[in-house]
Amino acid sequence: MILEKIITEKKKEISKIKNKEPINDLKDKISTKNPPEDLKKALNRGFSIICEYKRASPSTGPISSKKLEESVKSFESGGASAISILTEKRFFNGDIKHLERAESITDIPILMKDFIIDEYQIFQARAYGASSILLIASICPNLEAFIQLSKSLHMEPLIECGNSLEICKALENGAEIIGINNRNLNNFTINLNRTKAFAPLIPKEKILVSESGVKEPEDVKILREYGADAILIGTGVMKSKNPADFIKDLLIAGTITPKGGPRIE
Ligand SMILES: O=P(O)(O)OC[C@@H](O)[C@@H](O)c1c[nH]c2ccccc12
Repeated sequence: MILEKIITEKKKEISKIKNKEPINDLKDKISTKNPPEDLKKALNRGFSIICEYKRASPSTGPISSKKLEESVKSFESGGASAISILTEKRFFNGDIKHLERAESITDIPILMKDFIIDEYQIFQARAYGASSILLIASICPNLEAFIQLSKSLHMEPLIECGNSLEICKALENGAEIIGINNRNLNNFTINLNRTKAFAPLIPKEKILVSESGVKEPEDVKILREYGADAILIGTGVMKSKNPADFIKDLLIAGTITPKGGPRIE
């Protein structure tokens, strides 16, 4: 299974990088930085879009060779509320340094998208300029501790949940932002009904981010009707010829569609 492969690689990468850049160096770096942007606040203004800088993926292969700076600027001018940056190297062609480069040119929150299995990576995220991190509940070795650590570094994490037990666990441990991935990470199939199925379990005062598989404004409309507060889109914006206009169209679709489902105000 691909997820297992990614994790095996990740473990090797972390043990190498810990020697190259010890955790105390990261802590020193963090101590010189200002507190990051507030992701929950940024997503708490009606309907929001998180755009992802994603150059490749195991399911699609190469996606785009656009420069980071160009993408960040187009996401911002289209009206994205936050930017997700896929930092995983081997399978997604990402780079941790993209966080630093993005932070230097934008004021909107930056989410580090990676496969976080070690607390070291949470310090790394903050040291390199992230405002938030993705925690995938199914692979996180200690959700409670990782959420606590992230919050203590002033990063409100996005917790990706794939079933009701994971949602309960995330909420129990103080999660404020819950992600439902419409893509099954084991076989890559997209099913927007995943958002529909789990939205009722997420209290109104929490932020529900519907992740993956958005191709057109119609998809946004559907997800909004299911109760999403925000969507996260990667491939669609990376492949678009005019990302800013595309994002604006998605934003209009999400904004004119009243939030539905059991999560209605
Ligand atoms: O490219 P898409 O279908 O718009 O999906 C973006 C994002 O949701 C996806 O990259 C993602 C969601 N959760 C993840 C966890 C790991 C890696 C990647 C992901």
